[in-house]
Amino acid sequence: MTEPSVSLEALRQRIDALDNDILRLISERAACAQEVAAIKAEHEPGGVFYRPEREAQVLRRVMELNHGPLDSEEMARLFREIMSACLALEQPVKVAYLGPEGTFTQQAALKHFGESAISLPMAAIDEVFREVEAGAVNYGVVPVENSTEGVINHTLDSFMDSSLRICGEVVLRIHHHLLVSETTRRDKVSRIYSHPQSFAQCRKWIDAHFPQAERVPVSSNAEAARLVKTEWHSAAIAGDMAAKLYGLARLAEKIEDRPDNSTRFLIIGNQDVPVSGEDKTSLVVAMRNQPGALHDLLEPFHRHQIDMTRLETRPSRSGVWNYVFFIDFKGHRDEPRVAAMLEEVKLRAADVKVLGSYPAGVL
Ligand SMILES: O=C(O)C(=O)C[C@]1(C(=O)O)C=C[C@@H](O)C=C1
Repeated sequence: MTEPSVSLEALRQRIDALDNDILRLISERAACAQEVAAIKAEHEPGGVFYRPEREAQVLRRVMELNHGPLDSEEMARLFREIMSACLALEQPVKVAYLGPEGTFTQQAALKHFGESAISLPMAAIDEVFREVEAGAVNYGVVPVENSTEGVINHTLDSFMDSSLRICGEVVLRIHHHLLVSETTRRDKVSRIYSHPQSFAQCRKWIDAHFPQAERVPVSSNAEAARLVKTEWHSAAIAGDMAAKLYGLARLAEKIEDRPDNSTRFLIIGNQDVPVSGEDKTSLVVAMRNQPGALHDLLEPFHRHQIDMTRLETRPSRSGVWNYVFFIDFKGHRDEPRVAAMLEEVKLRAADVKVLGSYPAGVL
């Protein structure tokens, strides 16, 4: 065997020296964040410490500057945690999410706010809204649409009665696994628990591999995982967080029918977020029930060349207008082009509510 040109010992000494630098620099960065917090507290009474637009800019810059060998997403995740710790030093952030523990929504909350945020599970989407409205937590995280199954109506409906604004979005690739406990008789699985959305996302796989199994819908994937702990003939369809939380093994991995299966979550809060450079805006629009109403609504988007990313129709709950439209588009309400378009839409619509302009998801 030939001797390596640099010895293991020498490389470890270099790593130690680099770690000293990293440690010093992270501490300096944290001290800077503390100074930022002091300025916010002094100049902005009731100061808002969490700044989604700035965080998005920091992460985008890191991804742009990165030249490897770590890939850009990995690098951004590291910086995500550094910022999360810096923000916690300024003011610990409390986040309510659609629980229970172990759901994909908890995973989304972690991905967006990092490990230093305090996250609290809620039993239902409207409870997440209520907790933020009551000021018991600073932000909320709720699912809004899935690439396979479409929109989550509960979330859209909650926005109709709420004054909360959207402060951010996070997109999560959703991987489902068939999970069993150590006591499960793997050859005798006769019942599968999961959330109805997850059953829908894995339908073909279950039909092919467990056509005879009883499919029992439950309120969340995490609840499915919890039930499996005590039943020797049952399995659950859930994700990594639930598997880890309940110590379950994967009988089959990534069983979702579509490999690009992903869910989009929204961050809800009480603040208007400034321009980050790559933003989205969400609206609810009520139109008068007359011929050509939808065309009238869409025309200004087309003329101002605004890129609509989603259009959903929901029955109005007020009874005054028959339908309302939920619209997402690229751009920020403070950009002149977007502001001009919004003014025109307001003239044509019976009612327009801007739910928020916020940074497009980075990670
Ligand atoms: O720039 C700020 O306003 C900060 O508070 C600093 C910082 C960061 O660590 O970079 C921390 C929290 C904010 O959400 C945004 C950025």
